[in-house]
Amino acid sequence: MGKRLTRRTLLVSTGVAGAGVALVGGGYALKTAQDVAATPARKSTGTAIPFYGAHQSGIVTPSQEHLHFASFDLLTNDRAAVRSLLMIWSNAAATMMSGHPLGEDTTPPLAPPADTGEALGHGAENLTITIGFGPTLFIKDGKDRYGITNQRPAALIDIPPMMGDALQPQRSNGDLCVQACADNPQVAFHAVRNLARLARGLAVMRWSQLGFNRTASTSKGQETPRNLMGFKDGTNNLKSEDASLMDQHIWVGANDQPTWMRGGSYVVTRRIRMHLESWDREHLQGQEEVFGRHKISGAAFGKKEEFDAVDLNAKDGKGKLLIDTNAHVRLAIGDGTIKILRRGYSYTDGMDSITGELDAGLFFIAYQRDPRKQFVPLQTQLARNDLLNEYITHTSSAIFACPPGAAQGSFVGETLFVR
Ligand SMILES: C=CC1=C(C)c2cc3[nH]c(cc4nc(cc5[nH]c(cc1n2)c(C)c5CCC(=O)O)C(CCC(=O)O)=C4C)c(C)c3C=C
Ligand SMILES: [Fe+2]
Repeated sequence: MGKRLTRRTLLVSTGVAGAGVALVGGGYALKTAQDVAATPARKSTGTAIPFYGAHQSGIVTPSQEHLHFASFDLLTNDRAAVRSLLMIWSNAAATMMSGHPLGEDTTPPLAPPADTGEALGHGAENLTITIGFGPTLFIKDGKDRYGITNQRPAALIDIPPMMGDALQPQRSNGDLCVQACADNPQVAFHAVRNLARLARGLAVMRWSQLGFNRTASTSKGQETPRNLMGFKDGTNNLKSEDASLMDQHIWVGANDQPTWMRGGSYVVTRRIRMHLESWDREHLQGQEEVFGRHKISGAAFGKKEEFDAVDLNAKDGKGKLLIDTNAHVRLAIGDGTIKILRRGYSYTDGMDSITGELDAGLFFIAYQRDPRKQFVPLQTQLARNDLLNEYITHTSSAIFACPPGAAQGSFVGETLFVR
C-alpha cells in the first residue's frame, strides 16, 4: 500500500522528537530542529491544485501557461520496482504540487540535496502532474515484462500511420509519460527534472517537450489564446465546467473496460511543426480560408462574434459555401459527434539548422475516452483533406493511458499494479 509519508507520520513512527525525518533515495536522514527551521520553503501562497482525487489533475484543470511533457522508457523488468517508482512519483508529485520542495526536512551536508532547488521561492503556481502508461508498458518487443499484457486497454492502440506523417521515432511513444503544467516555466521544468531524478536506474527520459502559452482554453473563465499562426485556438473546445460532456467524451466510464482505467482518460500527443515562413507569405484572406474563421475576431465565416455558432451550411450570394469544404473547422467538426479535450501548447525548439527556418509549432495534446472513436477518425479526415496541411508537418506521436486519480495514501497506477 503506497501510504503517503508525511513528516508527521515519520516523526511518530520513528519516535524522534525535535528532529525532521524523511525518506530520500531509499534511506532516512536526520536533521535537527534548527536545520528544519532554516530550510528554505517554497512560497505556498497562490493556488495549489490537489494531487489526490477521483481523477488525475492536469486533464480538466484549466490550462496553465507552461508545459514540460516527458516520455520515459523503463530499464527494469521487475514489476515491484515499477510499482515502487509509481509510489515514489505520486508522493513527490503531491509534495511539489503543494508548493513544497522534496525532502523539505532533510539536507544532510554530505549528500546531494533531495530537491534540486530551482523552484524555491516560487509558489505552487497551479502545478499539475499527470502520469500515463504507453502501449509498450504492456508489451514491448513481444515481451510481457510486468505480467500485465492482458490488462492492456483495447483503446490504448498503436496510432496508425496517417497521411503526411514525418514522425521521428526518437521523439515518439514511450513506456510512461509525465505531463507537468504550471503558470511558471521553472516550476514545470523542476517537476519533470525531479521525477526523472527519482527514476534514475529504473527509467530514462526518451524525449521531452517544453511548451509555452497554452493554445487552448479548457475553462469558460479563460480567454481564448492565440496559436503561433495568430488565430484564436480553443474557441469551440470542450470546457471543463460541462461535467456531463466530460463524462461522455473524456472520462473512461463506469461500465468501460478495463476496470482499472475507470475514471481515467487517454491522451494523444502530436508535435506539429508549423511552416511559419510560408504561412507568413499567405495573404490574410487565404489564412482565414484555411480555418473558416476570421483571424482577429475569431468569428466563423458568416458570423460576427467569436462564440457565435458555426454554420457549416452558410452560403454567399452566389450559393457558394462560405466555409470551404476542406477548411480545418469543417473537417474538425465533421458530423458533430466527435469531441476531444484539446490541451496543447505552442513550442519552439529554436531553428532548423539545415533550412534556417524556425522550428516551432503546436505541441498538440488531446484527452479523450476512446482514441479509436475520437482522435483516429478525426485525424484520418484532417490528414487527408485539411487545407492546413500545406503549412504543417506532424513530427512526433504518442499515446498514453492516464489512470484514475489516487486517494490519499494510495498512488497513481495502483488500480493496475494492485500488488
Ligand atoms: C486531431 C485533431 C486536431 C488536430 C491535430 C488539430 C490541429 C491544429 N488545429 C489548429 C488550429 C485550430 N483548430 C481549431 C478547431 C479545432 N481543431 C480540432 C482538432 C484538431 N486540430 C477540433 C476538434 C476543433 C474544434 C472544431 C469545432 O468544433 O468547431 C481552430 C478554431 C478555433 C477553435 O475552435 O479552437 C483553430 C484555429 C492548428 C494550428 C493545428 C495544428 C498545428
Ligand atoms: Fe484544430
